[in-house]
Amino acid sequence: MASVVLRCFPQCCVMSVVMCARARLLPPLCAARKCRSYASSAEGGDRVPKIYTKTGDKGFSSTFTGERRPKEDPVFEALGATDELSAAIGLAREFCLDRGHPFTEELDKIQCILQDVGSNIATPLSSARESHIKKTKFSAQAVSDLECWIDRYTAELPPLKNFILPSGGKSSASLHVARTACRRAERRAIPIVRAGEADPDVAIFLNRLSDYLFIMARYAALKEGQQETIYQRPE
Ligand SMILES: Nc1ncnc2c1ncn2[C@@H]1O[C@H](COP(=O)(O)OP(=O)(O)OP(=O)(O)O)[C@@H](O)[C@H]1O
Repeated sequence: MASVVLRCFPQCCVMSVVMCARARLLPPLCAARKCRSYASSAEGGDRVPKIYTKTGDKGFSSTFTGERRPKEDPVFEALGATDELSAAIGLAREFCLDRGHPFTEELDKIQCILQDVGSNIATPLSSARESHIKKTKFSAQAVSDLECWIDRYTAELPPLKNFILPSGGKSSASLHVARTACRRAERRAIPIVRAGEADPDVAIFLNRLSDYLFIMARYAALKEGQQETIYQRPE
């Protein structure tokens, strides 16, 4: 578990530890649980906990509030989309690290905040107790941080005069892929927010994050001296 949470914000660590202690695990903790499993087996002593509980085999799973819902429920759709987004950012981060971009620290933080997005989505307000709400509260500070980063990097970019296509080298193109995953996560989160089941700041965060990823794709291309492909109407 440590390898998953150590590079995260403190509140992320606290959240993960708190939730690990619960019978039902939130999506971020799937990975955390795997790490714990591997750690125990490497140490050799403890009985190795199994990664699978088989409780999801009939196509139902649990929210953090303990409700059993079908896996095609909008909550799991949104959780899955958030997970895909974090994975896409993780891959983009690796390409950006290879090119020495310092903004990978921001991608780290964003991946941690996406854990909190998942926690909030996995806790439908209609079945949440006060203790659930307290543990999975989403902070609007994350939105302000994104806006600050967007403004800072935008100031360094040449103004956009044409449509650009996802391009500009591996860092840039992978950030565009993450941007599109972000827009899907936003589309999946919105119905839950609209139903009053998740914090509206979650949808705002995802909306702002796709702007951040667009700007960072352009910024990465600029810093690497890569050409962005401009849209040209076919003759
Ligand atoms: N296919 C899915 N997509 C998105 N989220 C899921 C999916 N399946 C489960 N979840 C969420 O992730 C949490 C952890 O996943 P996990 O794989 O442990 O669930 P499960 O399929 O119900 O159980 P198991 O895999 O042990 O049979 C679940 O409690 C649920 O909130």
